[in-house]
Parts: sequence; structure tokens; C-alpha cells
Amino acid sequence: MKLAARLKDQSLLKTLCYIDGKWVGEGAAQIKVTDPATDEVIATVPSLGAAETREALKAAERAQKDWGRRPAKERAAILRRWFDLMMANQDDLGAILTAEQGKPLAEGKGEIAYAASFIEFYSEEAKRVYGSIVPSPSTDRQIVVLKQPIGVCAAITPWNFPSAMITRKAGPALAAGCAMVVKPASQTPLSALALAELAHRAGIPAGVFSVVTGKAGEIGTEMTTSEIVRKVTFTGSTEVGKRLMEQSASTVKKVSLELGGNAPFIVFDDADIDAAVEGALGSKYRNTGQTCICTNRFLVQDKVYDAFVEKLSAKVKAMKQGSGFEDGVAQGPLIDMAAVEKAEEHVADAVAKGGRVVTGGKRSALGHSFYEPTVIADANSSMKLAQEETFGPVAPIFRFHTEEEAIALANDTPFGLASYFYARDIGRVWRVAQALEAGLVGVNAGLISTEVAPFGGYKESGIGREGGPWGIEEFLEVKYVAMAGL
Ligand SMILES: NC(=O)C1=CN([C@@H]2O[C@H](COP(=O)(O)OP(=O)(O)OC[C@H]3O[C@@H](n4cnc5c(N)ncnc54)[C@H](OP(=O)(O)O)[C@@H]3O)[C@@H](O)[C@H]2O)C=CC1
Ligand SMILES: O=C(O)CCCC(=O)O
Repeated sequence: MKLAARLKDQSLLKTLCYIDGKWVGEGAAQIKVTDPATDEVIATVPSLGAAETREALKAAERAQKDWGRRPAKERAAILRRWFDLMMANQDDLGAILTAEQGKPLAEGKGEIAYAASFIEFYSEEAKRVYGSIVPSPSTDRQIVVLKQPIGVCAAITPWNFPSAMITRKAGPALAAGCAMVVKPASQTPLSALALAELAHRAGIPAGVFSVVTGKAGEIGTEMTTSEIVRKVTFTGSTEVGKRLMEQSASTVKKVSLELGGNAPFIVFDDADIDAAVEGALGSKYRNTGQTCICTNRFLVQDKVYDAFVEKLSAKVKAMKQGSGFEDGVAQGPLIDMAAVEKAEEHVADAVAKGGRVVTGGKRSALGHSFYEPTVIADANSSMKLAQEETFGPVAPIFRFHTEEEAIALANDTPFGLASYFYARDIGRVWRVAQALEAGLVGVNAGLISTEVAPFGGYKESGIGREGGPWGIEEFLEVKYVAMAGL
């Protein structure tokens, strides 16, 4: 079925860019957007570059001045309308997302609710950007600390969460009084453009929120070198994140980077194994393994190793693969063939180094970019999948004997985004939570994302935090005012 036919409101299917409150890019070269479950082209969007990005940034600069001066209550009311519109159009936004990204429709709609939650949270948080008055060390002056919007922000977002990675950035930025230009991933621009349509309907002023689709290198270079931009915020690969950080150095921009991970999931012998298996399924196979907080390595204690492998494999084997629009599908396609090749390479390397495929381990008979959900037992540290993020539905299971060994293995990576462990001994829970070098720790929980908590990484997994009160701080400057002669 054509995507438009699935929508109640077909005007949400936008195929032009949204710059300075106008739909632009007619006649430009086009980028094809495909459904990864069928390889069918579902739409095309403009391939714009540096010149149009510059226009969007200039418009943002003009618009931000007024937007940043408005009372927070007014910004909050407009953001609240954006949230309400997202939820009112959840089914259509979910269908657009599933069509271009591939995740099962329930997950697609779930992402819309998650994405909207950032707009709701920051519409409320806008009103709580407090400065402070510091007790002065001398009688001749008062010390006042103000928080002000950082200014124009540029966001570059990935294909794995086409809506939520935009709202997690735009929500706090706009709430703080900043303006934002977004460059969405070329594989999933339709979700971003639908959000722009709803931003327009919500009354977000022209220029405060723009979306430019097109050439990543050109747009990224303009964003990171422009003197207009004060903050660059990025979610995506570590390689691109490092490049954007370097490019941002010449104008000393603030940067937030949310990059790759290599999440460990430790199962101790005192864990509730059935609960661990449930947590493992959510943590590993959500979005077909394509989230930066997906488990990359299962570390299981010797005594419960065989039981965990057996129970997890049985559940994984039973998962239905297919188009996200089919009923009962738990696993959609991977985003593209490059992702399939990476999963294949990791599995082949693991098998060559002694890994045992318990289930899956090959491309699916469904063709396209479907890869079977896979479990590999007897994994070891020499394997590629121990060092690199697979970003696919492959679960390697390593064996360990002691708590110290588990912590050392878990931390043996340059990454430090998410980590998980299952245990019931309260002393162990506290020790391990403290020892893991990661920005997020799930204890007896495999799904931990929420708009109210800080999300971000240690080590090479990134800089800064998104979510909760921490998220809005990333878009604020702190100004110290010394007031003498009073
Ligand atoms: N942390 C996370 O959530 C994510 C991690 N990844 C990891 O990265 C791997 C590769 O995925 P991939 O999609 O290539 O990730 P990228 O980092 O290449 O893409 C993320 C975003 O960055 C843009 N981009 C790419 N190159 C540049 C550049 N030179 N300057 C500015 N922007 C740029 C992309 O645009 P365009 O789409 O136009 O190329 C996209 O909008 C995955 O397999 C996974 O391991 C991927 C996505 C999300
Ligand atoms: O992979 C990502 O970067 C998106 C994180 C998804 C989440 O917030 O759970």
C-alpha cells in the first residue's frame, strides 16, 4: 500500500524543505527515500547544500532575537501545542516513520509518543530556567547569575530514531529561547518534515525551527564553521561526531555529541534469569538492534550461562520478522544492505574464532535488508563484535566467573554509553552500578530511556546530556553580573 493511502492527514507527507517558515527546494536535485522492507521508493526530498543552510541559519539568527526575549510562558504554550499536535497525529507520524525507517508500527508509534514527551517535558521546563543570587563576599556589591539562551543551534540527527532524536534536541533548545536548524538523516527525512509541518501549525515562528535535507558534508561544514551558530548537537556515528567536533573548534562552538556504544549486559548468578531474558530481548532487539544503547555484549556468569543461552535463544527464534506494517512483527529490516553486511562480517568473524551460532546467523529468506535475529554462544574478546558496535540483531554471549572479571570485561572498551546488569544481592548492585564506566546503567531493567533522565556517554560515547533538567542546560549560557554602586 502507498504511504499516502495509510495516512488520515496526507498533508503531513511533506517533500520540500522547511526554511524560515516556507516550504522550499522545488526543482532541486532529489534524494530518494525508500522503505527498507521492500526497497520501494516512497518519496523524494530536495538535496540542498551550503547556500540554503546559510539562508536557514540567517533566518534563525533573525528569529532567535525575538523568540529568546519572549516570556518563557509564551514559548511554553507554543511548545505545548506542538506536543498536542504530535499526539493527535501519532498514527500518521508513526506510519511515516515505519515506512522510511522499517521498525514495527507499534515501535514507530511508540517512538512518536517518546519524541513528543521531550516537547511536553521542555514546554514545562521552559518556565523553570532559574538564575541565582550568590551571597556576596563583600558589602559593596551583589552577585547575580543569569541563564540566557545560547543562540542559534544546529542539529544533525540519525536514521534510527528519526523523530525522537530531533525533539530531544529541539525541545530543550526552543524552550531555552534558542532557534534551531536541523539536518535529518537522508534515509529518514520524512519524519523530520512532518514535525516541521506540525511546528508550523503550532505557531512556532518562522526561522525558529527549520529543516534542511541534503548533502551531509556541505550542510555539516556550513553548520560547524558558521559564525552564526553557537552550538552544534549531533547524534550518530563516532567517526562523524569526531569530525564535527574538530570542525567546530575554529569558532569554539559548544558541542553535544551522542555517539556509538558497546553496551555490556551482565547476568550474575543471583539474577532472576527469566527477568534477565525479558530485559535482554528489549535491550538487544528493540529497533532490530539499531540503537546506540542496544546491548552489544552479553556477559553471563558460569553457573547460569547455559540456562540463559537456552532461554534467550528460544525466545529469539520465535520472533516474527517482516515489514513493520504486518501484524505481530517483532523484527523489521535493517536500515540498508551495509548494515546487513556489517552483521554478516561480525558473525563470520565470531564463528572463525570459536563462536557457536545457536539461532539465526544469516540473511533472512525475506530478502532485502532482513537479517535473522541471532544468538552466538562461546563469544570471546578477540572477536570483532567484542570491540565494535554491531548495530544489528546479533547477541554474542561471553562467559565469566567473578564479579571483578565481569566489571573488567564490561569496561574494556573506549565507549561508555549504556550498560545493564541483573543481580539481586544489594551489595553487588551498589558496587557494580558504581564501577561501570557508562552514562546509563540499567539494574534489572533492559529498557531505560525516558525524557526525564540524563542520556549521554562516558569516554568516546560523547559529550553532554539530553533529557531532564540536564538537557536544557546544554542550550543555556551562564552570565555572572557583579552589581556594585547600588
Ligand atoms: N549513536 C547513534 O544513535 C547512532 C549510531 N550510528 C552508528 O553509525 C554507523 C553508521 O551509521 P550512519 O548512518 O552512517 O551514521 P552517520 O554518523 O554517518 O549519520 C548520522 C547523521 O550524520 C550525517 N552525516 C554523515 N556524514 C556527515 C558529515 N561529514 N558531516 C555532517 N553530517 C554528516 C548523516 O547524514 P546523511 O544521512 O545525509 O549521510 C546523518 O544525518 C551505524 O552502523 C552505527 O554503528 C548510526 C546512527 C545512530
Ligand atoms: O540510538 C540512539 O541514539 C537513540 C537512543 C534511543 C533512546 O533514547 O532510547
